[in-house]
Amino acid sequence: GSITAEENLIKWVRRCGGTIDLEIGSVNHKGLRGTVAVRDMNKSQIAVHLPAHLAVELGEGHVTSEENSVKLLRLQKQNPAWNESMLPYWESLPLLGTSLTKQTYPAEPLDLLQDQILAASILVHGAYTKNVYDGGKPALIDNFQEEFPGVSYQEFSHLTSVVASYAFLFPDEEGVAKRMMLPVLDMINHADGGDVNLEIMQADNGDFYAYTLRDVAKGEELVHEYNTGIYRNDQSLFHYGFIREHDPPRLTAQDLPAGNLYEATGYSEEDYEFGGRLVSKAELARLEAILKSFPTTEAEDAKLMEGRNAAWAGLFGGQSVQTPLERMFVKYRMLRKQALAQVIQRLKDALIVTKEL
Ligand SMILES: C[S@@+](CC[C@H](N)C(=O)[O-])C[C@H]1O[C@@H](n2cnc3c(N)ncnc32)[C@H](O)[C@@H]1O
Repeated sequence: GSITAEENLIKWVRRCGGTIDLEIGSVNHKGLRGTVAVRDMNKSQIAVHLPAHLAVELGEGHVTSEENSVKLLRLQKQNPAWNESMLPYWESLPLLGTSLTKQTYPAEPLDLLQDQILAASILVHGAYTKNVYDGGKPALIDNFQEEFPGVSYQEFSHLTSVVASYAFLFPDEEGVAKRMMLPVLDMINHADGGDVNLEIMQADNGDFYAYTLRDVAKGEELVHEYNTGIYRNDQSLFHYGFIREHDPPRLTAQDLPAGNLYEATGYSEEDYEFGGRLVSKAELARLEAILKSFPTTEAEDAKLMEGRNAAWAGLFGGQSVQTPLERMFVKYRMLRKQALAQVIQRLKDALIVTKEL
């Protein structure tokens, strides 16, 4: 009979001495792959034990994903036996063309974001990845085609995207942050706040463990917090290729003062509540100006997403909203507008209390 890549991955890790107490499968109606508890679990139980020798060690924390991607290709080329032994892992990773992040988004649908900062940042990043491939960073790789004949730009940017969105960051024995790829553990999706039910740690002997932070019911998705720089939708879309519907809605990082795509901002929605640091008429004017600057309203976006009336697409410059990526981009701007509208209302309420409005 045929065995899926996920089943093969789990079998292989077990053969290599690991323990796996979860299932890899679809976790939502869109078919997102993730991990699920196979039985009721108590707090502090181990869901995955991954032996240290199955980790793929990449560069230090500051090293770019492009450089790590070149490093991985070199490791594979220099150690054919190891490369062969890791096949079940490589086969569990996303297929070419299915990892969409800042390195791999196509340029054409970026207008749908209605976000020039985010769109420009993606284009700039894509250009950097291409530059590395074309030999523009000789210290990193001098002649890509010569060193890796047959590895196309599409394959290189894909590998870079996967390395960027699948690798973990752990301090080594000297406390230096090291990036590594961890089979099975990288099948676990991201969550934050009260939704997190798993933590991943490295033991003193170098092995990796995923353990529950609270009781988990059989069938529940297992999730852990990736890093602090993807709390907001512009950040997670840029780095990891997903957006989330938060309750309550969250502003994008760039809509908060001094917010950016790369780090957590010092401000939050709470700063717009009565007594908060951002309660001012100037902030109200700034947020209202952002909301007014979009070419469409959220209600118009919703109609476009319904897609029942094909004429709607034509009204907005003939852009189609068909593919999952196009729909995610429109959903992104809708969630951004929702959050702005809600925060503006909250800020107005606060200004009424302080009699500034
Ligand atoms: C480390 S992988 C996790 C496993 C991945 N879902 C898979 O099937 O291989 C990271 C990628 O998973 C997806 N992902 C992780 N957390 C997510 C979430 N909360 N919502 C939607 N997609 C998520 C994104 O595509 C992200 O780039």
